[in-house]
Amino acid sequence: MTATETLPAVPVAEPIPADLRVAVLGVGLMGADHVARLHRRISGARVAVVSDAAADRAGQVAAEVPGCRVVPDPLAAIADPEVDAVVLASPGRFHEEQVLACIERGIPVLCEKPLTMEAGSSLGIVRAEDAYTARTGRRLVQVGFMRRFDPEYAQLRELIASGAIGEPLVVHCAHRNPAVPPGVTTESIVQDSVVHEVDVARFLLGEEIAAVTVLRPRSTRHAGEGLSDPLLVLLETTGGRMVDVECFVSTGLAYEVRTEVVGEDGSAMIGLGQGVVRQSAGPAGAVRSTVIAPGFRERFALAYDLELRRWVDAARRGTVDGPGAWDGYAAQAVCAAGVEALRTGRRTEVRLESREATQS
Ligand SMILES: NC(=O)C1=CN([C@@H]2O[C@H](COP(=O)(O)OP(=O)(O)OC[C@H]3O[C@@H](n4cnc5c(N)ncnc54)[C@H](O)[C@@H]3O)[C@@H](O)[C@H]2O)C=CC1
Ligand SMILES: O=C1[C@@H](O)[C@H](O)[C@@H](O)[C@H](O)[C@H]1O
Repeated sequence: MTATETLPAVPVAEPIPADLRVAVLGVGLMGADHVARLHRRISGARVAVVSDAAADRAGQVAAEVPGCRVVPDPLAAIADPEVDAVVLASPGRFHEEQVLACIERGIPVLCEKPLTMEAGSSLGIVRAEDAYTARTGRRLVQVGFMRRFDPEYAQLRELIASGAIGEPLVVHCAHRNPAVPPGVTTESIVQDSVVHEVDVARFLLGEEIAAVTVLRPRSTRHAGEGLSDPLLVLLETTGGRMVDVECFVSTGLAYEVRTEVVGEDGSAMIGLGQGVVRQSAGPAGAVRSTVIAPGFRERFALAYDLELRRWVDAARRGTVDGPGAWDGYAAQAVCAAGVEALRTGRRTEVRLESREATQS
């Protein structure tokens, strides 16, 4: 089993649609951004349908896109014969049913993280897609781990692969949000925020996560009632490497996402607004200041663009070119262990099916 699966290119069975007709389900913060991206910046696709539980919201977003229809029922939108592909930006608890409906219809789906809310239901999606692939040779599911498309993360991964910093041993991550919406719980910090570092660790190191420990430092006075914020999360990989994550979601400041990889022969860091910064001796006492983004929409704007562009191009070729259902499942399995570790205060092993076993 590999942490980053290489998906086979599959032959195109049907003619490539001139413009991929996309339905966007859930047009809140992320979905409305995805509609705007597809409409203004991505060629080869058009937003044909939007669907949202809030009818007025769907109407407002559709009004911005000529020819876009509102289909109130999300499952009817997936079944619509004039829809070739789906972007899911509905709340996570609806993803399972909606992704399965896309697989059932045999149309590509880009599902925002998390793939589903539990590891078991994510594994169900892996199996449903595998069964579809066995019949058709095609993959359908991509998960919205957009950091893989961020140029800094891509360069950091290439740097590690080049051997320039030697074997990676330890990764230090900081993930800080200025604020989070009401309703966020300590568990959802693991499931909604730390899940990105889980995917980054798998992406950069090419190994699965074997165990998780979660510590609760003293909480900020800005944290909501009952919220443990920040959290310190330790991920141990199957190859004995360790990844520490400081996740702090109510800093009151700005959006800071940093990742530093420490290797046997050097270290490299991203997230400073300066590309990949390799450790080197500089003038003593030199202080450089950088501007940090206000939120994830600004910090990862290019990553979201590239994610959608690659998804559209791949969908038109009848394939997937990004993190797939297995990556979504593996991340959920780690988050499930993280939530258990949070509850018990103990190091918790990740229960992950073997990839080969799921395919047999
Ligand atoms: N990749 C990233 O950096 C980010 C990803 N996300 C993910 O995107 C998804 C959406 O998050 P936000 O846009 O922040 O939430 P949001 O609450 O702003 O928007 C969700 C929308 O879905 C609608 N909705 C509710 N039930 C629905 C259903 N059954 N079918 C279709 N739509 C339904 C709501 O009315 C709302 O307009 C989540 O899975 C979240 O985890 C969110 C923020 C950043
Ligand atoms: O996915 C995201 C949000 O759901 C989450 O709440 C934030 O912490 C992340 O930074 C953002 O990328």
